[in-house]
Formats: sequence, C-alpha cells, structure tokens
Amino acid sequence: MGEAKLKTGSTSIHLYELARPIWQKQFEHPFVTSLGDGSLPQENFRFYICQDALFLNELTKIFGYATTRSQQLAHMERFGELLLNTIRVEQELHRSYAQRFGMSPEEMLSVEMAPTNYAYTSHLHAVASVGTLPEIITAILPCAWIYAEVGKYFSSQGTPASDHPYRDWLLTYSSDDFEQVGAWLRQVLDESTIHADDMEISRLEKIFITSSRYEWMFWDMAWRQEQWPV
Ligand SMILES: Cc1ncc(CN)c(N)n1
Repeated sequence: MGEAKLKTGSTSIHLYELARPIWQKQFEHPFVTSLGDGSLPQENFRFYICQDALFLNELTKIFGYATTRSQQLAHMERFGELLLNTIRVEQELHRSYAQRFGMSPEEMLSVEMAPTNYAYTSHLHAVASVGTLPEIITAILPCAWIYAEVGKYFSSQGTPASDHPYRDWLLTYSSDDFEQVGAWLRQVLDESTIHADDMEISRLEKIFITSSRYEWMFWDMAWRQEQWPV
C-alpha cells in the first residue's frame, strides 16, 4: 500500500500500526459512542443485530475455510471451536436480543443483507476461497481484534449499569474469552509469517486495511440503517 512501512517487528503489530487511524475512527463513530453510553436508539440496534446475525453466518463459514488450510491439528481444533463459539455465543446473544424485540430467530435472519454487509462478507469469502492461512487470518483478525478493543474501551469506563440496554453486548465483547480469540489469531499469524517476503506482507496489508475499513463501515451502515438504493 502507498503508506506501507518496512515490516520490522511482528506482522500483527505492523498491520495494527498501519490500520491504527482507521481503528481510532471507530471509537469516535456515533453508533459506537451511543452504544457505549446506552443512548443508541433501539431501532438502530435492532438493525445492527439483524445484519450482524447474517454477518456471523458467513463468518462461521470462514472459520471452516481456515480449518481446511491448517496443517496443525491444534489449529484445526481451535478454528473448529471458533466456528462453534460464533454460533453458540455470538449468535445466541443476537437471538436473545431479537427475542426482546419480539422477533423470532427466523424473522431475524429473513431480513435482506444491506450493501455494506454484502460487500464485507464478499471480501471475506473472496480471501477465504483462494487465500493462504495467513491471508484468511488477516481478513478476520480486525473482526476479532476491533470488537475486543471496543469491549475493553467500554469496560475501562466501568461495568455497565444493570439497566443499560446493551449491557449483555458490552459484557460479551469485553470478556477475556473474546480477547483470547484475537490474541490466538495474532500468534498464529505472527508464527506463520516470520519468513514472509515483501510481496506476501503487501498482500496482507491490503487485506487487513480492507477488513478494517469494512468494520468502520459496518457501524456506519447500522447508524444510517443502510438500504439498497434501488
Ligand atoms: C461486523 C462484525 N465484526 C466483528 C464481529 C465480532 N465477531 C461481529 N460480531 N460483527
């Protein structure tokens, strides 16, 4: 990428430094700030939850791809766990919010994917269908890492009050378990790219920046309740 610096330390830190200005903007986005202080209108949160349920369906499949590119049994096992946890923990969180909003799981999943969500999940599928294991990890790393950063940021401001409307969401993403997912992905990426050449690193940079941009755009999509224009 134009702004790329020579990679000196670990790959994950290099990518993080590159994407930092994009990540910083997430903390300032009105969807994120109002999610944290509880003032986010329920309509926006409902839109987000429905779209995110569709996103998580696709993310689950990406973990399946990662399993097929793994050579180590321990990696296959962990990707398999991540696949199941995405369904059991994150999708369950969404189902419980949908229930509070009077929606069945089927209704939640019957909404149409918004343009940004479609573009983001298409990007993940494009990388996963032909990419190497480091490329797949790089594509999904912002997804795990940014949410853990957002969760940590809010938890540093104190435990959400018992009547905070988005308390369960905040507690899920500030949990140690969630933090561990990003940490493990970073470790595998760093180990598997120790000897990567400039071309490989440059490909990872593009993938990481693209996913980071889509993470910002996902909040923005939910803030605008984005629809297909025609
Ligand atoms: C769009 C998006 N990005 C990341 C996550 C956290 N797995 C999520 N639930 N949704």
